[in-house]
Amino acid sequence: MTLNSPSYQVVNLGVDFIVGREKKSILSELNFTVGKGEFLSICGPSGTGKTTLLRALCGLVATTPGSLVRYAEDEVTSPPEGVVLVFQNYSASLLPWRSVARNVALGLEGKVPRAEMNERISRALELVGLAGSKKDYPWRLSGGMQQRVQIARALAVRPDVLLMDEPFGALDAMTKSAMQDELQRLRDATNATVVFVTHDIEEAVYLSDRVLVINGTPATITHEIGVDLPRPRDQITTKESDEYLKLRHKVHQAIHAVAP
Ligand SMILES: Nc1ncnc2c1ncn2[C@@H]1O[C@H](COP(=O)(O)OP(=O)(O)OP(=O)(O)O)[C@@H](O)[C@H]1O
Repeated sequence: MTLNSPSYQVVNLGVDFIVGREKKSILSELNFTVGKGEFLSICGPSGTGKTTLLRALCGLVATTPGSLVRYAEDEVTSPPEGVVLVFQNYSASLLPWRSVARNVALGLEGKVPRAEMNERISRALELVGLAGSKKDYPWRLSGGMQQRVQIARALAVRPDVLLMDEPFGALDAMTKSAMQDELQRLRDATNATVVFVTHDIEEAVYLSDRVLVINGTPATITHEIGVDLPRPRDQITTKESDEYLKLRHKVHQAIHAVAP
């Protein structure tokens, strides 16, 4: 894995929204890079602008003059090829009238030949452990399985970057830890870059190479915490290690520090 060559480069990023007649500054002067193959988490109090930041990485919000979001070599003004977004709200993002396989096909239709599409669907469903559920309908699956379908849909595109907005936020604790391990495995298998928004400090430390904490109004990056825990990580041994506990403490302190 190369963490040095940047996948994303973000310079002086600012986002303002107009609410009623007033301008509300949400993000200001954010500067960071995301390395190729890096797992970067974004944490911060509720409403600080984490989702807005992910949307800016996709070119889905207007940025302030002087902002630059660059992916690979290009300035981002619309969702870049090779970058996919995964949301928390899996049930709303799956089409109930389409089978699991046809939902996974959504990002591929019209873009790749049918034989390749079928091969990619099978492979993506295998990767998330749903090879046997191809013909099922999403509404017949558990929440964890539905979220895996959404992740399979993202993987079928063979993305270079996964932008994930609290993807496991609505899952029960057991399903959540199983999904975290699946994501680790998938990331190792595909070497995709992941930018991961979460409220969950343990999840951020467990999964990441680095955690950025944003806070304040407008939000800036207040802390950057490197997570140098050995991989592959394990729900028990990693989480019992002194280093993990220290990092968890550090991220907790950073999030709960008084906003600037
Ligand atoms: N399209 C919009 N127009 C106006 N205000 C917006 C818009 N989208 C988001 N906001 C505001 O921007 C702020 C940041 O929202 P955002 O959803 O990015 O925060 P967040 O950190 O992801 O929140 P949470 O942790 O609760 O999911 C909030 O005050 C929100 O109300």
